[in-house]
Amino acid sequence: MPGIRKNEKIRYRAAGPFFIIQLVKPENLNALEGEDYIYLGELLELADKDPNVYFTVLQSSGRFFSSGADFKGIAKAQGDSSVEYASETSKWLSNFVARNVYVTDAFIKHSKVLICCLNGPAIGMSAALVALCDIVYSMNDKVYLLYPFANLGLVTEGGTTVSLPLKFGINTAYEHLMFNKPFKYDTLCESGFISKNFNMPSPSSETFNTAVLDELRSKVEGLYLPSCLGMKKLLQSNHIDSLNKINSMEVNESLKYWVDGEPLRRFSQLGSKQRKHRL
Ligand SMILES: CCC/C=C/C(=O)SCCNC(=O)CCNC(=O)[C@H](O)C(C)(C)COP(=O)([O-])OP(=O)([O-])OC[C@H]1O[C@@H](n2cnc3c(N)ncnc32)[C@H](O)[C@@H]1OP(=O)([O-])[O-]
Repeated sequence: MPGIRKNEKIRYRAAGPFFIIQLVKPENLNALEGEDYIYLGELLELADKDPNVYFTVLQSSGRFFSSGADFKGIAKAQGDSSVEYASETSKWLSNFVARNVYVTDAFIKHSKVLICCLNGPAIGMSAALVALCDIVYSMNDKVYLLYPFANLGLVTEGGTTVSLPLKFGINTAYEHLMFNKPFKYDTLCESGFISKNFNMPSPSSETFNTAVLDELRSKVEGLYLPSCLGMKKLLQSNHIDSLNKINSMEVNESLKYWVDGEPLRRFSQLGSKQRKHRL
């Protein structure tokens, strides 16, 4: 398999029919900058093209799966004087729209079965990508998903306008989105979002990742794997059109907010701990 450039926050490897992507920056709870989300999209393309890969497995490390967009990265994009933009619209098309639409599209159209090993909470854009996975396993009942768009002056992104009503029901999606309320373990289980809880104590994400992979290896034994990809294509066809449509609508709606500046003000308050999410 020909590789691509390295990224210090994200590792990847192929192991038999599995393409494993791991977030490895637990110090900042695996927050990701724009370039990191682009890298995730590129890795998905790599897995897509590899004929030996049938399952793309997302893993993380430490106590969080990912705390979403890195507020330091957002401040950097705002303060970067090395690039001259013609307008605020031009700046946010480049720093927000293009990146978000690319990584979301990579997840929406991914042809391999997407499996997420949820070792801890996921927030924002990263939680949106988790909601685009086909199968989710949790490490324990401490996991939650938070989409804090209303607290950050944003709107739904990463396909969540479609994926959350689909997976939790429209009214539950409304309640959690409007009032910035986390989807806790009970809701994730009741809705069938989580397929299995591995019930492991919190500091053992490596053990959890290994246990999921061992179980997957035994589950796929004897299967005709092209059937899995054929079924993925058919199941995906149920919602791919509405996800494609919403990907474009979401970023265009959000662009206005970035140009107006409210997300920047709120991200900066988050970075200086003047703003907190209610959990
Ligand atoms: C793409 C554009 C659109 C965006 C969409 C989104 O994703 S919207 C969603 C955007 N995301 C959010 O709104 C989540 C923002 N984060 C939080 O609300 C809280 O950190 C928490 C509730 C996740 C955990 O609280 P806790 O008390 O358990 O832990 P703690 O707070 O002490 O954090 C430990 C260390 O990690 C660091 N770090 C954490 N997150 C980020 C980050 N995103 N960035 C950078 N760094 C981050 C934190 O600074 C600290 O480092 P320090 O100071 O030790 O050097």
